[in-house]
Amino acid sequence: MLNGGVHKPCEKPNRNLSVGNKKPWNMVVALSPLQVIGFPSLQLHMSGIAMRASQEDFENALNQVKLLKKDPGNEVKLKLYALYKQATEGPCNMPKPGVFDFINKAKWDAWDALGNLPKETARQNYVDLVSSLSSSSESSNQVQPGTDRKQQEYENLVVTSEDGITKITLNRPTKKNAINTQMYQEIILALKAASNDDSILTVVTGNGDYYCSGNDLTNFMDIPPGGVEEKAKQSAVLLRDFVGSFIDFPKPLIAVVNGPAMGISVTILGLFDAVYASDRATFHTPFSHLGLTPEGCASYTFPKIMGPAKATEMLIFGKKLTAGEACAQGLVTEVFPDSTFQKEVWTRLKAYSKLPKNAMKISKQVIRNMEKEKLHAVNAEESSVLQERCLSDECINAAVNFLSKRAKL
Ligand SMILES: CCCCCC/C=C/C(=O)SCCNC(=O)CCNC(=O)[C@H](O)C(C)(C)COP(=O)(O)OP(=O)(O)OC[C@H]1O[C@@H](n2cnc3c(N)ncnc32)[C@H](O)[C@@H]1OP(=O)(O)O
Repeated sequence: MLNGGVHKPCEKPNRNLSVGNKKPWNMVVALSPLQVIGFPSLQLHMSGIAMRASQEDFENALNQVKLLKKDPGNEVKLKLYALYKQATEGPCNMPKPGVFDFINKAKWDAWDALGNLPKETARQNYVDLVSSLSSSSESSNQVQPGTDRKQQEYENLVVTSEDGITKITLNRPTKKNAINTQMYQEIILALKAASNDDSILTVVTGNGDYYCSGNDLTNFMDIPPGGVEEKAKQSAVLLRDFVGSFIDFPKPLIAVVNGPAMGISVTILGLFDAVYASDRATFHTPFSHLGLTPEGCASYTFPKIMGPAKATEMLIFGKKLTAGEACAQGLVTEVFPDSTFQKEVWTRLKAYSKLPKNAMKISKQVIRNMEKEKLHAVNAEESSVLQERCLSDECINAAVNFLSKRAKL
């Protein structure tokens, strides 16, 4: 296994798996338009809109809103939500949510404020509002790909290929690269594309000061018609597919950890073939604090990589490791000073990308195949346990505390 840092040598190179203090209103800020609006397009079909031509415009607008690249802000998102509800259900006659149910109360207030506005007018206003947003929407990609060959467009990632290396950059820097539902899906797609492209190595890194702050805690706010149980089920399926795509990834996969890493972005590192970290990076898995349990196969890979006692400190007690500590535990391959991190890592990776492609790929597969079945079984078990945990009071309270800005990790 690649290990033994030049700058900060790892003492234990046995990584044997290749493997609230703000306003309550601010809670809504973190939500994507669809998360605030929280409707499936199916609901539209069921609700029976009176005017056919206008329904088409309305449906188009519903699709357009999903493609907005720029967050329109809370005020607009609430307006969209209210107009949508008015257009499909008419005036608000739902019971008013409790005073501490901040998000639902804000949504209820916005809808109720429309009074007796006719459904047709609400529909028209919705279409007009989306059209004005679409025309002012700009690309949210903040990474300049330079001379890299840029691949498919993603909302939350920038994927480039150069020198035989496909680079997948997590690109939500204003949210510390937290992984929202769409981003999980995009990462699965990007890994699929990278496994089929002609690159030799695949790299995952982050844009901005964080590598990744883990699961986007607003993911659980977008509740489907089937309710919270259905949401937990969908999340568990998505999680299993997401982790599965790392287990099955066929080429050498390298993490370039440019800053702090949290939650699922840490656990999944146990499935990478090499992890290079800036000395600014930290590794934090505060699952118990969030009422959650480990995922990303960490319940299996971490004890194997660092021994059960150290794995327990991280996965059960939420101990945050520095890059040097993570290297000493075998989770990180090598640590570099932040000032020279990018230069040194990319020089290294470019050299590795010149090694014989097939030999590296087959070696990775031989190593991984020893563990694959076990890893898939662990992934299924972890996802199923998490499906239950998502519904626990411990987890819901932790998410509400974060969203109401009462807690940070
Ligand atoms: C398919 C489902 C699978 C479920 C798998 C289970 C997954 C488990 C995990 O990944 S557990 C880890 C979850 N992550 C967290 O709990 C981190 C929460 N965030 C924080 O504690 C802090 O934001 C911070 C320490 C990462 C950074 O603090 P600070 O430097 O003070 O910055 P801000 O808090 O102001 O953050 C800026 C901006 O980003 C938003 N944000 C950051 N992290 C997340 C997140 N994980 N989810 C949602 N939003 C996040 C934060 O709210 C700020 O947004 P704002 O500017 O206020 O709109």
